Amino acid sequence: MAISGFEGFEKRLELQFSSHDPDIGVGLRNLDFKSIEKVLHEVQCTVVSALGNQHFDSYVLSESSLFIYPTMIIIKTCGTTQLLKSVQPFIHLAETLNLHIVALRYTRGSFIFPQAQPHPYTSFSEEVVYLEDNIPESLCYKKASVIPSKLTKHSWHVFSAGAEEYTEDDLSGLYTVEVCMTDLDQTLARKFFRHPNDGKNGDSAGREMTEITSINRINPKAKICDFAFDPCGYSMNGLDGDRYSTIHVTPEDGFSYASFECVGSIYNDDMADMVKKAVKVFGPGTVSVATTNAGRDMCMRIKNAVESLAMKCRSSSTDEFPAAGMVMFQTFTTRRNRI
Ligand SMILES: C[S@+](CC[C@H](N)C(=O)[O-])C[C@H]1O[C@@H](n2cnc3c(N)ncnc32)[C@H](O)[C@@H]1O
Repeated sequence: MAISGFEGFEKRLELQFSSHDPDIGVGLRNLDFKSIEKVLHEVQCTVVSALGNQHFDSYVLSESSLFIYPTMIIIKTCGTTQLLKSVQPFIHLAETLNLHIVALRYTRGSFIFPQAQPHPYTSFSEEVVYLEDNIPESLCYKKASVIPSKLTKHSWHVFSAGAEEYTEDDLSGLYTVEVCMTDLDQTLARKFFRHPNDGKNGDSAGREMTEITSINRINPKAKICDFAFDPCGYSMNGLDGDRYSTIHVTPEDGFSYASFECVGSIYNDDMADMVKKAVKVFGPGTVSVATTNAGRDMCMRIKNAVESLAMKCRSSSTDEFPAAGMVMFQTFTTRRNRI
């Protein structure tokens, strides 16, 4: 049997819902925890920590994160989890609250260990078939695309489907940034290993990692829910008003990986600075940045911010999705010689 390590690259799903009733209140946040746990069981992960605020609930999972807003669910999971098994259950649970699905977006990078993935994650076309079989016909504005890069091992997979076409006028002003980093600096990665017999649990060791790595300075306004795995690995969710951020770290040498994801607002221009601070925490050899609806100006600012860390932009590609708008995929590698 081939020996492989932990698959850090996450699969990410965003589900948007709508109601005929204008007074939805807390909407999906009314879902009871037992029902959520049942869906997560299908996906093959569990909740290890949770934190909510007046806008949304966040869960750190044994494999990444879940965010529940009144009309939106974002779930990302890594390893060999069965993320897409959550599509049908979430759609049905939402229907019990009179919320119907209006848009879905599935994204992922290129797996480090593709041969270790179960069906349908063995090929993007299989994932697309699975998704098309499990979403209602009303989501008719569909597109699947693999956005390439000059780094042959890195491409960005996107499937988007919506009941309506995306128009710039729909802009809520929010956009998403998904950063994937590999080949982490070994000294920095070591900070995400637990110290044996230190008397700490996953929460207190996670809190310590958040502080010693300066993750808490990426967005000082964010309330952080963090967790350290044993013997290594780290996850956090940040809550800043209605905006979330999330970081996941697989620090093992040979397949090290970290991700930073954040929702940004066009009315708030601190994103490039946050991406820069997040990349600095890990000193990666390779970085990819996928932005959805950020606009070319913000993409350029992010590019300049990453390049200021002795990295060089190797490629930049865009694609348009009828229900999701513009996705830009940029890749970077370090300029420094690594020992
Ligand atoms: C869940 S975390 C972060 C996930 C994130 N997508 C990533 O890879 O960066 C994964 C790291 O935690 C470690 N880990 C330790 N115990 C784990 C567990 N019970 N479940 C998942 N990962 C665990 C893995 O070896 C890996 O280093």
